[in-house]
Amino acid sequence: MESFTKGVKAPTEQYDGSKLRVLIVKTRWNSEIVDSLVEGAINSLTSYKVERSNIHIEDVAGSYELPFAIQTILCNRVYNKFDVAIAIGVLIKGDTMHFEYIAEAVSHGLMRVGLDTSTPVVFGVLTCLSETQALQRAGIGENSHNHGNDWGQCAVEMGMKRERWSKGV
Ligand SMILES: Nc1c(NC[C@H](O)[C@H](O)[C@H](O)CO)[nH]c(=O)[nH]c1=O
Ligand SMILES: CC(=O)[C@@H](O)COP(=O)(O)O
Repeated sequence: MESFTKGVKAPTEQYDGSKLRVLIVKTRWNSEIVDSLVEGAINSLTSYKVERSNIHIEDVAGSYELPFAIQTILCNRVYNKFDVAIAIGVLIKGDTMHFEYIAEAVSHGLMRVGLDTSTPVVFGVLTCLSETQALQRAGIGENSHNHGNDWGQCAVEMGMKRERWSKGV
């Protein structure tokens, strides 16, 4: 098989995110790794002209709390009108089945929140079998790539396309 480059190809459009309002909810579990991912997401968002003042960040204890937090904030349309949300957490497998249950619940929960609120929710939760895997995916250390960059880019694209799709293509 031909070799290929793992990862997401950048969108063809040069999006102007200057009008986008972005919600980021991050966890305090594995916070050093999470904060590196958040930094990557913010760098990516601002590279698409998203105003830093339009990026609102909240934190919760762990990944399991992400769906409830994002749903509650997105549904509070009186104060917060967000075009897109990014959930950022890091799950690292331990000695029990806790990892599997949280990963399953959070992935399905975040998908449901996005569909129920008609607001894109970018899945920024690393589900890693080791700390090394998490560090490598947060842009920490050699041969690493910060997936937060990808999530910020995805958030801009989905926020812009949501606007277009909701008006009819
Ligand atoms: N072990 C990890 C957790 N566990 C905590 C849960 O997410 C949750 O906060 C708790 O069960 C209370 O509801 N969370 C992570 O984000 N990462 C982990 O590795
Ligand atoms: C993802 C988790 O909940 C996990 O880190 C907890 O570790 P353990 O399974 O050893 O209790």
